[in-house]
Formats: sequence, C-alpha cells, structure tokens
Amino acid sequence: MTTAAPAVEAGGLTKTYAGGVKALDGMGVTVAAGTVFGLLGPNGAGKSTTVKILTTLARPDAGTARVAGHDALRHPDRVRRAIGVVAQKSGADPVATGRENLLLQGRLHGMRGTALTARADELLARFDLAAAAKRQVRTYSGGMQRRLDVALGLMHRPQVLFLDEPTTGLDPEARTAMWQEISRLAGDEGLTILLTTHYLEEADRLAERIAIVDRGRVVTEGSPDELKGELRGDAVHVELRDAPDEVDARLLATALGEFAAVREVAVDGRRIAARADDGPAAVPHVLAVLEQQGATVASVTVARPSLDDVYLRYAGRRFADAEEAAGAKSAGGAA
Ligand SMILES: Nc1ncnc2c1ncn2[C@@H]1O[C@H](COP(=O)(O)OP(=O)(O)OP(=O)(O)O)[C@@H](O)[C@H]1O
Repeated sequence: MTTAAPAVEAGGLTKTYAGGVKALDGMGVTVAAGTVFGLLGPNGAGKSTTVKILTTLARPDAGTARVAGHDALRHPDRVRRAIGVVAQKSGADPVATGRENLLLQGRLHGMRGTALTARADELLARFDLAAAAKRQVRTYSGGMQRRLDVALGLMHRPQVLFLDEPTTGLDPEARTAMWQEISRLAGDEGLTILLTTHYLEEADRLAERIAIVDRGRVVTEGSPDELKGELRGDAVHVELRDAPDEVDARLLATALGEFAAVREVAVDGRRIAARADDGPAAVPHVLAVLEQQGATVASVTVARPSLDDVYLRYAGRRFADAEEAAGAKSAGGAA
C-alpha cells in the first residue's frame, strides 16, 4: 500500500460550454502514483474535457484539480512541466521527420546537447521507429504516428502521462501493439498514466482502476474485476443462424423470459443476450426453448459479465446505445 500523494486529484469539476452544453457535472478523479487509471465512457461523456482541465488547457467553472503535486488552476506552468500529453489529434509536424519532431519537443522543454539527442534516439528505438526516424511523419502509418505521439509525450520524462483515446482509429493489429506498449510503459518506475477510452476492452486490458463516466460525472469506480464482480451470474449470448423478423423476435424474447433461470433477455438481430445465475446450467433450457420456437442456433457462449454489463447497470443504458446517441447528437448539432 502506497502512502505517496495521489498523482492526480480532482473533485467537484463542473464545466458548461458556451451554448449551454454541460460537459462536466461534479466530475472527480483520484489516481494513485505509478498506476494506470482509465476514464471509460461513451463519446460525449466528458472525458476529454476532464483531461483538458487536468492538463491546464481548459479551466473548469468550479472544482479543484491537483496534478503531480501542483494546483492545476493556480500553477498551470508547474503542472505542464510535470506532465506529458498525447491528445486525440496528433501534435506532430507532418513534414518534419520523426526524429526532428522529437528534438523540437525536447527543445521546447529546455533539453539540449547529448541529453536531447540521446533521449530522442532512445525513444525512437523503444517505439520501433528507428528505421523510420529520418522519414517525414506524413509517410508514417496510423500506428507509427500514434507511437510517435506517445514518444513526444514522454520526451521530457514526465511524471504523469495523459493519453486521450490512444487507439481510436487504429486497426486491430496496431491497437494490440499500442496496448503492449502502454502496458510496458506502466511498468516503468514511477510513471502514472491516465487514459481515456470508449473501448471497454481497452480499459479492461490496461487499467488497474477504472472510473466509468456518464454525462459529466463518475457513475462508478473500481478495478475491472471489482466492477465485474459486483454483477451476479453469467452473461449468455446466443447467435442464431438467421435474424428473426420483428414478430418472431418478440415471441422468442417472451418465450425465454418465461423461463425463470434467465433474465434481462434482449434480442438484437441474430444475437440474443440474457443473464443467468448459472450460465452453463441454463444453456440446455435456452436451446430447448429456441428449438421449440423453430430458431436455428449458430453458437452459444457463456461468459462472466463484461464492463458493458457494468456500464448498463450504472448508466442505465447500453454503452453502444449511448455512443449512438452521442454520434447522432454531434452529427445533428453544431460543431
Ligand atoms: N469546445 C466545445 N464547445 C461546446 N461543446 C463542447 C466543446 N467541447 C466539448 N463539448 C461538448 O461537451 C460534451 C463532453 O465532451 P467531451 O469531448 O469532454 O466528451 P468525451 O467523453 O471526451 O467524448 P469524445 O470521446 O467524443 O471526445 C459533449 O456533449 C461535447 O459535444
């Protein structure tokens, strides 16, 4: 158990943007030094606004924020020296080379001479960019650009690294590589990482603690296992060979719902999701009901509850539905 002061400690943050959007509504977060903490929430939940405040790029209407031992509102310059930030949009200069970008970043932080060049070369090697060091960044793949972004954030050896949606837009292979890199960074002495993500799996894989954010505040917090452990029973997922029409889908849901061992039945296209206290024991009954209804089953899986189930419980809606709603709002609303 560590007695060190938290690396990040913020509370009571509120922020309403011009136009009346309440982005934060009592947001608070505490991150222990040397740990990876995930802010998980759908698009529009307020994660980026929180990061902007903690990294001194925005001011809250109310609330407190301390980062790396400094008051982010009263001493933003001190906080800036102690943190690295990897924003959603790359800060790299596309027409400069990867190495030039790193050297410039280091100079901005007052680094000079061999300390500067050695650090740049160390990071190029570490992020598997040594061979591409002399190429313009605009020729890099998405995964390479993202790795360079993280290297830029680490150039001046920050105590706290903020990663805002580190793998959004990456293909699965590049995403896995980035996950490995972040896990490795987390093992580094003393580095605290606060990452935001709307990928449930990403938070589950990387973060020791997760705060689930919805509508500008934390709805629950804990380790991934603690959060999932709070949910009783198993998730049962069935995939049908063919999607039933609307009437048949309703009949299937009703038939399964009458069966006491399962609850929270949802039919969505070919997929049926339900919860059961004892998943493996419920499966034969579920299959029998579906057969009676004339549905052909392609596959059945039983799993421990996922973070998606946790989100549903605390936010009162499915993660994907919240994302869809946020997408529709931003597509229809002003930028
Ligand atoms: N500069 C701005 N002006 C007006 N509204 C904003 C601004 N920035 C964010 N918002 C709104 O504030 C809310 C929270 O946005 P924020 O970017 O913090 O959420 P997020 O969880 O990080 O989502 P995303 O992953 O899409 O960035 C959203 O409704 C968003 O549309």
